[in-house]
Amino acid sequence: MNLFSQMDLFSSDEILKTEFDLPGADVTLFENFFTTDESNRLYNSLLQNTVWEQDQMTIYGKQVNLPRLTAWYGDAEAAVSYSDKRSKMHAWNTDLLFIKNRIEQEVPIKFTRCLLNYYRDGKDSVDWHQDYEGEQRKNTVIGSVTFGEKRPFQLKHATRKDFKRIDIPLAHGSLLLMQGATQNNWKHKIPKTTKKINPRINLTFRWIKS
Ligand SMILES: O=C(O)CCC(=O)C(=O)O
Ligand SMILES: [Fe+2]
Repeated sequence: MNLFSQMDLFSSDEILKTEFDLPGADVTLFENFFTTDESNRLYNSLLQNTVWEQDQMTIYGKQVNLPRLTAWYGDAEAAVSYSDKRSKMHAWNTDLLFIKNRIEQEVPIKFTRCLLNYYRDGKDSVDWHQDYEGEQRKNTVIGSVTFGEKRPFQLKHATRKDFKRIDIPLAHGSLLLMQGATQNNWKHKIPKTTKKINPRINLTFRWIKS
C-alpha cells in the first residue's frame, strides 16, 4: 500500500462514532458528521445569516447579559420561553433544514425547533444545567452540532457526586446525540477559558411535545 492510499484510508473526513458508557445516560458522539467543506460553508453561512440576539437572565433580581448570543428557529411562528425572556422563533432556513435532515437520518424523530448559541471567545460559556423541565426531561432526544472552535462539553451526574465528570471535545462538524433520560440524570456545561480561541457555533435540535 502506498502512502497516498494509506492517507486516504485515514481521511480526516471519515465519520467516527463513539458511544459513552454513562449510567442513566445515552450519549453518542459522531466526529466529522459533516465534512470539512460542509462545516466551513455552514459556519460562515450561519454566522452571517442567523438573527443573533443578546438575551438576558435574572441573577439576584438583576438583569444580566447571557455570556453568548442566541437564536431560536423552528416549525411554528410561536414564541418560546427561555431564561425568563420570550425570544422570537424564526422560521427554518435552508442551512438549518439541511443540518436537521442529516441528523434525522440517525434518529427516528422529527425535530421541531433549534437553539443556536454563538460563543464569541473564551469568555462566552454556558453554566451547569439540564435541558427541559418535568416529563420532557425524562425522555427526550437532543442533537447537538458544532461548527468552529473545539470546546469541551462537560457532563456530570445530577446527584451522584461519586461519578466522575467527563469532558467530550466537540469539534468542527461533530454531532452529539443525547437521548433517553440523559437530561434527567446528568448536567452539562461549556466552561470559560482564558486561552485565546476562535468563535464557536453550537446548534441544539430539539423536539417539544405539543
Ligand atoms: O454549546 C453547547 O455545546 C451546549 C449548549 C447547551 O447546552 C444549551 O444551549 O442548552
Ligand atoms: Fe443544554
